[in-house]
Parts: sequence; structure tokens; C-alpha cells
Amino acid sequence: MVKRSYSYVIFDLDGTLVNTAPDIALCVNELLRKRLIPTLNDETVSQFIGGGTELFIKNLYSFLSIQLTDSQLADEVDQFFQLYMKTPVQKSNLYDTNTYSVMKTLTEKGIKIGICTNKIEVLTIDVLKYFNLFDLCSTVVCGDTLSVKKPNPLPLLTAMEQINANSNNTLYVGDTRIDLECCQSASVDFVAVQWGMDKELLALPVRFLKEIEELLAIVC
Ligand SMILES: O=C(O)COP(=O)(O)O
Repeated sequence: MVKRSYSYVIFDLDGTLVNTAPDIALCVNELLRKRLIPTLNDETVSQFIGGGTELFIKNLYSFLSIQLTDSQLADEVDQFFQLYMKTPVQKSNLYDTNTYSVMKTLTEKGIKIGICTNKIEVLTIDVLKYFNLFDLCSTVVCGDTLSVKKPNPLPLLTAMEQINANSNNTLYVGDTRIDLECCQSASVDFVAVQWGMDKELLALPVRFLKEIEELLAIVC
């Protein structure tokens, strides 16, 4: 149930604020090319993003009917990170040109904002800094900050604890069923973005933002 007026807003990153699929697809396609496997388009790749990189590589290869051993998976993940870290933002873009201004307006109104993502910290910080969003965030909890990731509620609860937020005054903005499940487990209100990567979320009875600016009416 989404009510009005929150003091804290925590955002997911990939699929919610930034369309990172083009850069992730660039890297994964380089891995596929090495294995002489036909490359995939951004949309196909994007449906596997959101659960952290291990799960992303595992699900993507299983979609291609390729079973990886644990050590092959670890090796592919490692190679993926090496490619992605070299140039984290080449083709990624903000979904909405108002993202910065909406986030800034929230902070100017005294709302604390933060990030809780399954992306690893070094990449998260690069992406946030590239789009000038890093300095607006009071907390950034990433996929490798703790030993567990979303949908486990602990990363979100940790982000909230760092800024003295609680489940009654916090709204989470995300784009996947993983984000929804995390919020349900943490008893935090959830609003989804309509442009996200998990198209199956669209069929669920969840409140959606058609554009980021709608957040101001919900929060303030
Ligand atoms: O799985 C990822 O790498 C990105 O995850 P996010 O949707 O939590 O930002």
C-alpha cells in the first residue's frame, strides 16, 4: 500500500534510474563472441539483470542452453567484471531526463535519498558519479556490501539504518520482482517504474510511475 508523504526514498539503480543494459550487453556479447555464440540484443539481455552478476550470467547462459560448472561460472563472472569495469558507461543512459532534478528537489525538501542495488560497489559508484547522482545520495548499499543481496531484505534495512529511516517513513523505487519481494520482506512501501527491465512485474498489482516526476506527488 503506497501512502503519501515519506521522509526517505531509496532507489534501485539498474532498470530504475539508469538503463545499463546497453553496456552490460556490450560486455556479455564480447564473452559470447569468444565462445562463437551469436550475440543478444539489449532487450534480451535486460530481462536477466537485477539479481546480481552471478545470477545474471547463470540465467543468461541457461537461456542459451549452456550449463556452466561453478568454476566456469566464476570465470565468466570474472571476465565480465573485467570488461565492464574498463568502461562502465559507454552507452548507458538515464531513463528520464528529469531524474537529476527530481532527486535534487527531493533532497532540497529535506527528503534523504539513497541507493540499494545488487550491482557491485565499484561499478555503482562509477555509474552514479557519471550521471552526477552520487553526491545526492546519503547511503549507497550494493550487491557486495553484505554477504546477501536483494531479495533478502538486509541490504535495504541496512541502507535505512544508515540514514535513520524506518519502514513507516521510507519508500523504495524499483523495477523488478526482486525489488518487490525485498520490500515485502522489509515491510517497506514499494513503487515500480513502468520502464523497468522486469516486464513480468507489469502484470502485478503494484503502483507504477509513468515518469520520475510523479514521485514528487507521492513523496512530498
Ligand atoms: O543485478 C544487477 O547487477 C543490478 O541490480 P539492481 O537492479 O539491483 O540495480
